[in-house]
Amino acid sequence: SGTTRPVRILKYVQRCANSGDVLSVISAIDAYCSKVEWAMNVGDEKGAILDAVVLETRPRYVLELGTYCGYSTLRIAHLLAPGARLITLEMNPHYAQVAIEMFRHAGLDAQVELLVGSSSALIPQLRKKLDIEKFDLVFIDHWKVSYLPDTKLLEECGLLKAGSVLLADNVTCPGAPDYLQYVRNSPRYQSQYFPARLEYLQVEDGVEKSVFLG
Ligand SMILES: O=C(NC/C=C/[C@H]1O[C@@H](n2cnc3cncnc32)[C@H](O)[C@@H]1O)c1cc([N+](=O)[O-])cc(O)c1O
Ligand SMILES: [Mg+2]
Repeated sequence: SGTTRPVRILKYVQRCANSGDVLSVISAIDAYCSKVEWAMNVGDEKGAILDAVVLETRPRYVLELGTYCGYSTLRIAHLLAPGARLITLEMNPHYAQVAIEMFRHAGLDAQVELLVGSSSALIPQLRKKLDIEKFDLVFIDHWKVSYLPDTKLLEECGLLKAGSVLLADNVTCPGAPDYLQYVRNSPRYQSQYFPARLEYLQVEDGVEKSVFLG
């Protein structure tokens, strides 16, 4: 049909999830993507690991690289304390529009700041644009070849402080080998791997939590 996959997911959510109920939006996306058509959301198994890291970190400033339909953005936003700020970067304007509609349905559009553009162009502007000094948590889930260059860019732009947590999706499948090698061998990171299945499939994946040591 003429629609895109994100639009089909959004229409299902708007039809089946209770508006203003973020948990019903999250489970509606998981229901659609496990029963009707696969999509690259972090999913409920790796999503539970993301939830645990958000709760443990209690971040005030969060950055997400790669919004897509906004599934992980919602999981994070749902667990943030009042006054915390969640910035998500999405280079595809169509996906960004879908995500904004998704946030609206969940009633969290006021809690999320979505910037349309590429991370490589936006990251150097964040301090000036958003008046944010450092990020406490960064969720990395965009093109896998961009994980390492964007991590180095975050360091160079002074957006990480001692204790900042990077959480990277898909370090096993599709994989981000150069990123893994870097965070696991650099003395500036304390890294830990959490095995899990790839979203909606019986394939092995995992997320990597890396604490920046300053
Ligand atoms: O490829 C995957 N994710 C790429 C995600 C890409 C999303 O991030 C945006 N983006 C990319 N560079 C960007 C730079 N700046 C801003 N947005 C950007 C893209 O416009 C898209 O919305 C993937 C693939 C599988 N898989 O099984 O194949 C499983 C997963 O969980 C995945 O995350
Ligand atoms: Mg992913």
